Amino acid sequence: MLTDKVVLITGGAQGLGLAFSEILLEQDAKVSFCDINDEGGKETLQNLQNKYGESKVMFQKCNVTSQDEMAAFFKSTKEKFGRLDVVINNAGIGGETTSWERTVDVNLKGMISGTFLGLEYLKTDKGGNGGVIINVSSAAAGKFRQRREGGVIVNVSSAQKTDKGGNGGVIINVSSAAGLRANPLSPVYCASKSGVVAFSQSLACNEDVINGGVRINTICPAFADTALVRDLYKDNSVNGNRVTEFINKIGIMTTQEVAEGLLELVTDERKNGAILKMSKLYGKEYVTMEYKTVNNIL
Ligand SMILES: NC(=O)C1=CN([C@@H]2O[C@H](COP(=O)(O)OP(=O)(O)OC[C@H]3O[C@@H](n4cnc5c(N)ncnc54)[C@H](O)[C@@H]3O)[C@@H](O)[C@H]2O)C=CC1
Ligand SMILES: CCCCC/C=C\C=C\C(=O)C/C=C\C/C=C\CCCC(=O)O
Repeated sequence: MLTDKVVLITGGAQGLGLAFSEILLEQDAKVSFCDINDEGGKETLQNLQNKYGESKVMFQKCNVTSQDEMAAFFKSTKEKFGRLDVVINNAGIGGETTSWERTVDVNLKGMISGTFLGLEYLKTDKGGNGGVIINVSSAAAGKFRQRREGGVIVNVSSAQKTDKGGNGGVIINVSSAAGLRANPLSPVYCASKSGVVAFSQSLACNEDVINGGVRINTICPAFADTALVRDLYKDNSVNGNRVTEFINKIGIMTTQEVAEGLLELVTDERKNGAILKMSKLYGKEYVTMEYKTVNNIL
């Protein structure tokens, strides 16, 4: 269970973001989500509050491409719930031909902005609200645990208190199976999603991030049943009907299936720098990207 944990999700009004909220609320977490779609976000907020309780969920309109709006969203989440433990950078768009610059802005720059803010709010060395205890017996295993150098107890004096800083936690960046393999049908989308993997992998092996108690994982779903994919069926202008053929071959997952993969990345504290690929055709697999760290020569 994730009782008392606070999760922040971008692009949560519908689709995968909504499924992520639901699975985490089922685990008793509190969820703060944003979306550029104010009306859709408010409607979703109402539905989630009716189902899980008014005090469990908050929504704020926010465009992930605006650093000011993102900063305000993180700030009000911390103000409302008092802490932050999990950040899910989910907002994303297609827009292969018509608006490729926006695709890069939302999918890549929005995710980078959310990750940097996440680090400010999660890392244990950024102040915090009165002290942080990292309990090594329940901390991450494997490489992540070793890098914690046997555990840390930090008592933050009142002079150091800030609205940022945290107890460690996890950031999940939503990439795509399209970020792992070249795809002639969607070069811009592939580039933006490949960037999500490279960025997340690079930060996940950064000493400062590891010592700050933050894990960073990437989820790479193939097609899931959301508006993003349904719109592809409608829009055969993108490479004719080859996209439709491709989707039919790969198959379409439910959003619940993808959310189950996400929950694993959130809760399994051994996972840092993990890349979880999921598709209807091939199932769930942890993959490595031939994007090796230079840590051995640093
Ligand atoms: N549906 C699929 O098959 C797959 C989706 N993904 C990724 O999953 C993420 C979620 O996509 P879906 O749920 O499928 O799409 P969706 O279109 O159903 O939902 C995306 C949500 O993000 C919001 N959004 C878009 N631009 C935004 C912005 N600038 N600021 C804030 N919110 C914004 C939208 O209003 C919408 O509510 C995206 O990053 C997408 O690339 C990855 C692999 C497969
Ligand atoms: C193909 C055009 C994509 C344009 C953006 C719209 C929807 C995005 C959906 C996804 O992110 C999923 C995209 C592609 C899946 C790519 C490869 C599947 C390969 C399956 C596998 O290797 O297991």
